[in-house]
Amino acid sequence: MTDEEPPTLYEWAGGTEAFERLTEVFYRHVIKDDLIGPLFANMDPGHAKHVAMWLSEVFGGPDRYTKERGGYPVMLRHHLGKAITEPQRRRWVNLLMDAADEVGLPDDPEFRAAFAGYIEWGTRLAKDNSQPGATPPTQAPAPHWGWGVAPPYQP
Ligand code: HEM
Repeated sequence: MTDEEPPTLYEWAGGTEAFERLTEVFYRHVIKDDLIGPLFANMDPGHAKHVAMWLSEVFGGPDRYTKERGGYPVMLRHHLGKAITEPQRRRWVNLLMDAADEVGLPDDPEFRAAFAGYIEWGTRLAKDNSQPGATPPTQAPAPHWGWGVAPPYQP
């Protein structure tokens, strides 16, 4: 596989099914959480699936969030006015990483570093765009995350 393209993070993770398993378990914990649960009290029943769709697209899977749910600007607008605090952002990250372990997402250093890189970036943008007066872009392509400086390890 030396002269082939490396798999996408989406493929490495296990595809749509893996991201759906991840978000289903994650939001089950989120709604019970004392710090961030209340933010999700009126969550759309399709929320977990929509976030799985978004993550799949970011990590190199099909662009379904863009085609079916309005893409990046709409995703950002979901956070408008929520005034997410840093402790709430960090709890979201911690619960997602716990869920990644619980559902058995690949735990090799390269995958987890890339995965965490996007989650760190994305949660900070969600927080920033949730503050009073935030003006998220009205047009922007979905970001695409790759392996960065540590491509998949080949023994
Ligand atoms: C990488 C980070 C994040 C991603 C990818 C993400 C993704 C999304 C997406 C795709 C939606 C819209 C779902 C739909 O289309 O139905 C959404 C909504 C929402 N997000 Fe995030 N989010 C992130 C971070 C956060 C954080 C840190 C918080 C708060 C701690 C948060 C709170 C919410 C809330 C409250 C909604 C609206 C839920 C509802 O009432 O339906 N998000 N998010």
